[in-house]
Amino acid sequence: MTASPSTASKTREFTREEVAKHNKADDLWIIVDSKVYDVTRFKDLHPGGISVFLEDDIMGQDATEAFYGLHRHEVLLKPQYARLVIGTIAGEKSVVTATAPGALSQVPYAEPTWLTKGYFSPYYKESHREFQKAVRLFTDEVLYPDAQAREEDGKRPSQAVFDKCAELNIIAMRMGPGKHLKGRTLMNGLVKPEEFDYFHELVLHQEMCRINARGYQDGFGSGSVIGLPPILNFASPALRDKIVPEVLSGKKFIALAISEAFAGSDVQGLRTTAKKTEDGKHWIINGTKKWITNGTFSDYFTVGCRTDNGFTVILVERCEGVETKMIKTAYSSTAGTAYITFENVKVPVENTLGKEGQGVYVMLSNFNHERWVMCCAASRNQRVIVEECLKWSNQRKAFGKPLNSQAVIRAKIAEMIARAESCQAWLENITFQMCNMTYKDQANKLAGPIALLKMYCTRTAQDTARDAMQIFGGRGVTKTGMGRFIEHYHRTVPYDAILGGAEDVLGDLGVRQAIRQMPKNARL
Ligand code: HEM
Repeated sequence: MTASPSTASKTREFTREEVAKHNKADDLWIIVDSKVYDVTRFKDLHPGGISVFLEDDIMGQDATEAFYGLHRHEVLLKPQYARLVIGTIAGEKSVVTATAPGALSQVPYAEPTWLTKGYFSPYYKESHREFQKAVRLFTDEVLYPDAQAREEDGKRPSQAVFDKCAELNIIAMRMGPGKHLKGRTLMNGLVKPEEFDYFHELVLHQEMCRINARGYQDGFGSGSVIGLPPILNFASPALRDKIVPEVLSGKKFIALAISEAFAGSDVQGLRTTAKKTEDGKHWIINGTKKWITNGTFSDYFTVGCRTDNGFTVILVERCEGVETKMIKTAYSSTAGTAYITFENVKVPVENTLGKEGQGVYVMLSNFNHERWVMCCAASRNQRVIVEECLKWSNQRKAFGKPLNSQAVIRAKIAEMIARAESCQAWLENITFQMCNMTYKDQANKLAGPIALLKMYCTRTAQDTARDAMQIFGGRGVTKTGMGRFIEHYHRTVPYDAILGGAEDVLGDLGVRQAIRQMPKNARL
C-alpha cells in the first residue's frame, strides 16, 4: 500500500538547519514539540495575529515554549491546525501527548489516591476499579463532546446521550443502590445489581463530572437524581411502576419543584397551594416555583404544596395549566433552570407522595443522598482545577522562569491540593459509613456530617476558584483559550454553595445535630 501524499508529507523528516532556512514571511516554518508546521499561509489567519510569527526567534525556529505559554495543546489537535504539520525533526520524538480517552492522568494529584499508581486504599475493590475504567471511557467518548457542544449552544443534553445512558443503566445507578436496580444489567454486566454500593455510585458521579461543564452537569438529569427518589420511596405502587421505568429509560424527565420566589429551604413559607375538589378525587394546584433544575424540559414535577393539614408533596404531570419558563443563570441554559407556574392544575389524589401533611419527611429523607451526590462532584471538580493549575504553572514562563518557580504560586497550589485531598478523604469516610449503615441509621447519624462535608467542599471550592484565578491571571476571565476552564469554574462554583442547602445553613445544621448528641454529663 502506498502512503497518501498528506501522510507521506507528515512523515518527512527535516533537520533543524533545514527548517531554519524557511524564515521569511512568504516561506515560514516553525517547530512545535518536534513537529514542523508550515504556517506561511496560516499566519494571515492566525487568531493571535501575524506579527507574533515574524519575530527572529520564531521564524524557522523552535516555537514550543512560546506556543505552550499561550495555547492549550488541544489547539494542535484540531483538524484545521493538525493539517499544518509537514513533517518531524529527524531523531526527535514529540513529548506532549493528549491523555487518551479513558486513561488516567499522570499529573500528581490529578487523580484521587486510590487511582494513583503505587498508592493504596481500604475502600475500593476490583469491581470499583473495573467500573471506574468503563465510566471514564464513557465520559471521555460520549459525555464530554456533548457537554462541550451543549455548553456552547445552550441546548439541553442530547437525547442520544440519554439513550446511551439508559442502555447502560447509568440513569438508574445515579439514584444509588437499591431495589430499582434489581434485574437490570449495569454497565454491560460489569457490576451485579446486588453488589452495586455507594462507592460505585461515588465513582459514577466523580467520573461524570470531569466534563468541565457545570450547566451540563445539572442538565444531564440532576432533576431525576433529586426528583425521582420521592417516587421510588413514597409513591403508590401503580404510580411508581408507571413513572420509574419511563425516567430510568431516559424517555421522560422529572424535576424536584420545592423552592419559590417567596421561600427557598423554608418549607413552611411556601405559597403553592393544593386544595381538594369537593368529591375528594383531585388536587387543584396553584402557585409558582423558581430555580427548578431541568424544569424547562421535564415531563413530571415533584411539587411541594401547602395543604389544609400542612405540607404535602404531589407528583404533577406536565399538562394544561403548567407553564415553564427558562431562567437565565450564571451557568448555561443546558441545565434547563425554570420558573414554573401552576394555574388550576388538576391532579388525581393518587399522585400524593407519602402521607398528606407529612411532606417534610418525604423531603428530609431525600436530603442526605442529594447533598452527598453534590459533595462527590464538588470535591472532584476541585481536582480538575488542581490539575489545570499544576500544568499551567509548569508550562508558563514569566520573568524568564516557569510560574511554579515562584513561592507564592507554589503556596497557592499547596492549599489547593490540601483542600482537594481533605474533601476526598472525608467523603470516602462518610461513604464507607453509608455502605455499612441502614437507611434509618444514615438518616439519624449522617445528616450532620454530610451537611458539614457539603459546607466544607463548597467553601473550599470557592477558595480554590479564587486561587486558580490568581494563578491564571487575565486568562482566568477569558471564556476561550488557555484559562477557559478556570473562567467557567470561577463563574459557576458559587452555585454549589447554594443548591441543596446554603453553606451557612448546612454548617449550622451540622453543629446543631452535634449539640443534640452532647452527653448530659460532659463538662470541662
Ligand atoms: C501551529 C501553530 C499555531 C497555531 C495552530 C495557533 C493557533 C492559535 C489559536 C487557535 C488561537 C486562539 C486562542 C486559542 O484557542 O488558544 C491563538 C492565539 C494566539 N496565538 Fe497562536 N497558534 C500557533 C502558533 C503561535 C505562536 C508560535 C505564537 C507566538 C510566537 C502564537 C501567539 C498567539 C497569541 C499571542 C495568541 C493570543 C492569545 C491570547 O489571547 O491569550 N501562536 N493561536
